[in-house]
Amino acid sequence: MRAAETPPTTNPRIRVTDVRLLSDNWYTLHTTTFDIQAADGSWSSQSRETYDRGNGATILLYDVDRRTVLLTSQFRYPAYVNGHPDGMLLETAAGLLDDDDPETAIRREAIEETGHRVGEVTHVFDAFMSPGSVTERLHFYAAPYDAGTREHAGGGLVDEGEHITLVELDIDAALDLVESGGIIDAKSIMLLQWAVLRGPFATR
Ligand SMILES: Nc1nc2c(ncn2[C@@H]2O[C@H](COP(=O)(O)OP(=O)(O)O[C@H]3O[C@H](CO)[C@@H](O)[C@H](O)[C@@H]3O)[C@@H](O)[C@H]2O)c(=O)[nH]1
Ligand SMILES: [Mg+2]
Repeated sequence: MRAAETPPTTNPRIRVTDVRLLSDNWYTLHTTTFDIQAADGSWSSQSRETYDRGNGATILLYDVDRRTVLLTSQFRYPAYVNGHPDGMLLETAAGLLDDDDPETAIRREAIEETGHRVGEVTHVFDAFMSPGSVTERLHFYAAPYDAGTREHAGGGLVDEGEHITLVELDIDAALDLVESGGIIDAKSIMLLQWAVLRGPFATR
C-alpha cells in the first residue's frame, strides 16, 4: 500500500478529512484535505497533491586510488521537458526499493545499472527529495568499486526500457561539472559533495 493512502495520526495539529485518488497509472497521485492548527491555536483547511512512487535508494561508486567515481547516463523526460538540452542526465546509480529493504535494493540496482557487485556499503544519509509534493524518501549509500567488483557491463534492464551508459569521471572533474551544470541531478550532487567533505575523498 502506498503511503498517501494511510494518513498518519501522530501529529495532533493535523487532521486529515479527505483523501482522493486522482491518478493510478504507473504510480499514484492523491489529493488530501486536512485541517492544520497554526502556532496561535487557530485551525484552517488545506489541500495538497501527493505523488507516491514508493521509496528509493542511490549509491556513489568510488575508487580512492584512481580518484574516480562511476556514474550513469540516461534519458530523463521530466528534465528534458523542463529545459535540459537533451535530457541525458549524469547520475549516481539509483532505483526504487520495490519490496526490498534499502540495502538489498541498492545492491540490486548497482549490479543492474553498473555491473558492479559491491562489497561493504556505507549508509550516508536519507533525504526527502521534493517534500512539498513527492512522498519518496531516498536512501543514500557509497561503496568502493574496482576491476575486482565488475561482473558485467551494466546498462540496466533493457526489458524495462532502461538504456543506461556508464561514465567514469575523475572526482575533481565531477565537481567541476556540478559547478558548470553538467551534473544537475540532486542526489548525485549531494553524494559527490559528501565524498569530498566527509567521505572517501575528504582530506582530514
Ligand atoms: N512504462 C512506464 N515505465 C516507467 C514509468 N516510470 C518509471 N518507469 C520505469 O520504472 C523503472 C524505474 O527504474 P528504477 O531504476 O527503479 O528507478 P529510477 O527511474 O532510476 O529512479 C531513481 O532515480 C530517480 C531520480 O533521481 C528517483 O526519483 C528514484 O527514487 C530512484 O532513485 C524503469 O524501468 C522505468 O523505465 C512510467 O510512467 N511508465
Ligand atoms: Mg535507476
